[in-house]
Amino acid sequence: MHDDVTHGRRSVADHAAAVAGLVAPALAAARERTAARVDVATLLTQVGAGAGLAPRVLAGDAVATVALPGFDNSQMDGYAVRSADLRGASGTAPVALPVAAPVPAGTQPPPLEPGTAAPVMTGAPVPAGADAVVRVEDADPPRFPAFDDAAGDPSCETTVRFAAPVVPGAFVRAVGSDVAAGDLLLPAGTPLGAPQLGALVAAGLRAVELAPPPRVLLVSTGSELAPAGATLGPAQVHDANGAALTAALAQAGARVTTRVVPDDPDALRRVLADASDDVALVVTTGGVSAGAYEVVRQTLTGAWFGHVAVQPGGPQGLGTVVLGLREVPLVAFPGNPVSAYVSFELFLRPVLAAATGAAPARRPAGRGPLAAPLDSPPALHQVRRGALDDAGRVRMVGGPGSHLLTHLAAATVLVHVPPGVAHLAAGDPVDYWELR
Ligand SMILES: Nc1nc2c(c(=O)[nH]1)N[C@H]1C(S)=C(S)[C@@H](COP(=O)(O)OP(=O)(O)OC[C@H]3O[C@@H](n4cnc5c(N)ncnc54)[C@H](O)[C@@H]3O)O[C@H]1N2
Ligand code: MOO
Repeated sequence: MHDDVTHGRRSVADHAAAVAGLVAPALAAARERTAARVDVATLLTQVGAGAGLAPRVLAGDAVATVALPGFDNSQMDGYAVRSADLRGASGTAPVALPVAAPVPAGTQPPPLEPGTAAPVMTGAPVPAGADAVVRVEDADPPRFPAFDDAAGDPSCETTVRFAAPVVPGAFVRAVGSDVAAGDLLLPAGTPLGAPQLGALVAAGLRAVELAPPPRVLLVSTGSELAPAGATLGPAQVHDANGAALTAALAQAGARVTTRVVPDDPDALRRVLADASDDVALVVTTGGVSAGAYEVVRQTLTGAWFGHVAVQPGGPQGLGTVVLGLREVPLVAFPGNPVSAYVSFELFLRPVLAAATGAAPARRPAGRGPLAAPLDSPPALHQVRRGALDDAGRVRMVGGPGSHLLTHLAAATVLVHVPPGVAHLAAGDPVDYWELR
């Protein structure tokens, strides 16, 4: 779309579509392969014990075992009546009916005798024969009589008056009006959150089909890399990408296995050969640009490597590797830490979150005026790190350099400056994604 300005580089949208086209089917297949029946009560115990509700989607349709509601019940504290009995009721000619035994929630009432009104509590069954409920405050007297024994018999012979007719069905929650027994409750692919767990339990399901989070093999490449916490030797750097992307992938619903390999194709081949056979996706960082030791590029001879019209995150790779008997997608991000993280946000997070049900499915987007002018390379979609000030203006946090990890850590938004834009003035509107 911006080919005229991006000098033939792949657009962000095209690369995102290419990644999704390869990764989404692989994640869907992994879900099918690994789905298992999970006991709902066990799941609830784990969630309550603080395990959280890891992002998960239902791997199979959940079908209601019981209807919701399971029986006609009252929406209000009131009188269950036969609407026909109140047909002629008016303020000048109220209808007086004897009060029958009350119906507390959790009890099964006898049928309603014609010409009587039964006090019925919210959620209690509407007696057979009754077809409407009149709220207690709309009756005369506007309160229930005292009930003097456990059986709930009114303490004395008592009547209640109604000064208006009632439409059939008023304040009656009909059996199956939410879902009927045997009907689809939640389709496969529904993210499992709190309301869904409530619905599963309400509809009587004892077990559901769930897939474990997909396993991602995250490989940081670079002979300069040292593990977290290690004392650095000369020219070494800590593996920041392994840390940031482990967390980012996990938040997006993946289980992550991390590996660090030096700039040696044999070392990368060994890591791939040793990979667990449940890996659904490989993500690499580094080793994709124009240097003399580009380990990912040298190892994946059949993959696509090229430039996307974005900064940071320009050099990208995409292909497949054979792990065991399966062909698994491999998404190669550049090594600079901000480039790797921004690449994840642009290209992988959306498809991963859609597959796992992680929230938010998309980063919340906003638009606000710039606090200060900025320049941008017009051939590229620039993604800057920013924050909103108290007036809702978007200010930059640090410069565009893709090594400025501390500024990324301080940012709360990613600011998008589209291709074709070389300069924006203070006050010009920009789009942003909220990171937290
Ligand atoms: N001649 C050219 N050089 C470069 C180009 C180019 O087009 N022509 N592109 C530049 C851009 S843009 C990027 S981004 C990088 C991408 O390079 P690689 O993906 O090959 O990454 P490396 O060279 O391995 O590393 C780049 C940089 O990031 C540091 N790094 C790598 N991995 C980690 C990690 N896990 N944790 C922390 N830091 C890491 C690494 O030490 C380097 O400083 O290429 C430019 N060059
Ligand atoms: O794309 Mo690089 O990511 O600009 O530093």
